[in-house]
Amino acid sequence: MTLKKTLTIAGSDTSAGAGMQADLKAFQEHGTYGMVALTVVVTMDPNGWHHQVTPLPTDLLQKQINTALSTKVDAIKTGMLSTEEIIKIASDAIQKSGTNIVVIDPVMVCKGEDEVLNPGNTTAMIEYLLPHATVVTPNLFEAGQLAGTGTPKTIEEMKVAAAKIHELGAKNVVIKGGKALASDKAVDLFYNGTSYKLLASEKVASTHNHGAGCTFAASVCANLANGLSVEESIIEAKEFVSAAIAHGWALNEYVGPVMHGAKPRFGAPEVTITEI
Ligand SMILES: Nc1ncnc2c1ncn2[C@@H]1O[C@H](COP(=O)(O)OP(=O)(O)O)[C@@H](O)[C@H]1O
Ligand SMILES: Cc1ncc(COP(=O)(O)O)c(C=O)c1O
Ligand SMILES: [Mg+2]
Repeated sequence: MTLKKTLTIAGSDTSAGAGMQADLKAFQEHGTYGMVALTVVVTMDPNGWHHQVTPLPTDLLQKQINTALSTKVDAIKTGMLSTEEIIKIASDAIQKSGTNIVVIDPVMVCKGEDEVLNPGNTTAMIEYLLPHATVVTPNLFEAGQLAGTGTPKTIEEMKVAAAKIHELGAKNVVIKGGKALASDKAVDLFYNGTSYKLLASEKVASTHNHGAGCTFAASVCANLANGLSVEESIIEAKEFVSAAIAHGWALNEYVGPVMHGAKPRFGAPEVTITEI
């Protein structure tokens, strides 16, 4: 039996809820063969959990990409790309890969950390990544940065930002309202250039959602690789991450990762889709 090969170009979250660890866990749960080209290593200060981001030498990243691409990957996801140079390397990899299944998770901040990774990266993401995106999955902050609108606070503002990001070349845009949007439900906005749809699930009253964004985007990537449509892929990913958040847990006093494999074990909360 052959498996679909899904490559993540992403960072290592040593606490293992987010980053390439989340991607590999989500790929595995979706039955794809997860592969990694590592960009940075994120470590945490044991006292206070402040994050430190250490990039790998770019020639080492390039060697990993060469190795992975030589196997002819079926789909690519990107995660934390901490410098403009790394963003360009990821863009080249996408173009050389020959795949048109590309999920861009435009990671700009770690949850709980205020510091934006590198403000210049936004311009590089717009130029080098968005034109190749089958699906881009910004959270509210990232959507506001990419669209140049500032962080959306309402569904109407999310629609404006999604339209701008689509104009920049991303074929499909999912803006994750998540916990940050003031609404009863956890609401994400999906725009494919034609229609706007809201995906809503129960908002879990928990801070144990570390890695939710990575898990969502990796699930979309695996679903697309497995042949689902864009809309089917996004709906299933929303179910998958909702279950993972509902079963999030405390790794220690500082961080609560999602339970990546919750959906097949415990089932998923209902996701409703409404065209607006
Ligand atoms: N408390 C929550 N309850 C239910 N779903 C959530 C919650 N927080 C986030 N989500 C969902 O998890 C996914 C990831 O969103 P989010 O956590 O905002 O991304 P990121 O981790 O990139 O900031 C989205 O589908 C979002 O709606
Ligand atoms: C390596 C890495 N990638 C991505 C993220 C973003 O994680 P999330 O899925 O919570 O947005 C983090 C956050 O800590 C990280 O350490
Ligand atoms: Mg994120």
